[in-house]
Amino acid sequence: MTQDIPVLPASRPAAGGFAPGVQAPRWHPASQGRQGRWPDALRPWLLDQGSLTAKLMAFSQGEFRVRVLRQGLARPDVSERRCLGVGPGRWVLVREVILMGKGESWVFARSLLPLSSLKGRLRQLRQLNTRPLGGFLFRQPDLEREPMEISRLKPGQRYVPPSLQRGETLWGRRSVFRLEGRPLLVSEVFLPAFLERVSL
Ligand SMILES: C=C(O[C@@H]1C=C(C(=O)O)C=C[C@H]1O)C(=O)O
Repeated sequence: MTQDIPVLPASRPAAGGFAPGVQAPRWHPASQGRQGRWPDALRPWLLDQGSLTAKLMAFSQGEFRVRVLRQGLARPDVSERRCLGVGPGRWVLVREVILMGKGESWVFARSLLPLSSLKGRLRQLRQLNTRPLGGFLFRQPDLEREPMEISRLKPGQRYVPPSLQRGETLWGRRSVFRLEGRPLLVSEVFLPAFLERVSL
């Protein structure tokens, strides 16, 4: 069932579990009243319930692409496991990409799909490659989305590959999607180049 999916090296902190000493982000429900701390320009992006891919395609005037960093089997961190309802030690498909707009790195996205979710019409998610996940999800009429959670990632927080950071606070969001009751967790962190664009 999974022999065609590579195993991600556990030494990479963002691949499944985190390297020793690396703290996972803390996520809070968007409704928890911390909105006053969010950057004004990001607020509509953090809360939007539609496809981020579609919004970024429009915002980039079509200069959009998905750069796949890695996709393979790994173990989620504790918080991710709880979102997905998978037990300790279980492997999931982890997909980490950068959503590129106008040639810049705009969003780091990390999606986790339990192997039990990769059945039926979701089986094709095993080989998405550079096709955006949202392009498939938001075509499904029975797509469900749970409430958004928000995280403020302090400088140096290694959830986002260090090469994508510039030493500033980043903001991320995540939510669980469900199709046929099967969950997948999508986390998205807005990167410095995007923060500059929306703050113009
Ligand atoms: C869920 C969506 O898909 C986007 C595309 C992703 C991908 O291709 O891996 C991951 C997260 C999202 O930013 C969306 O467009 O909202």
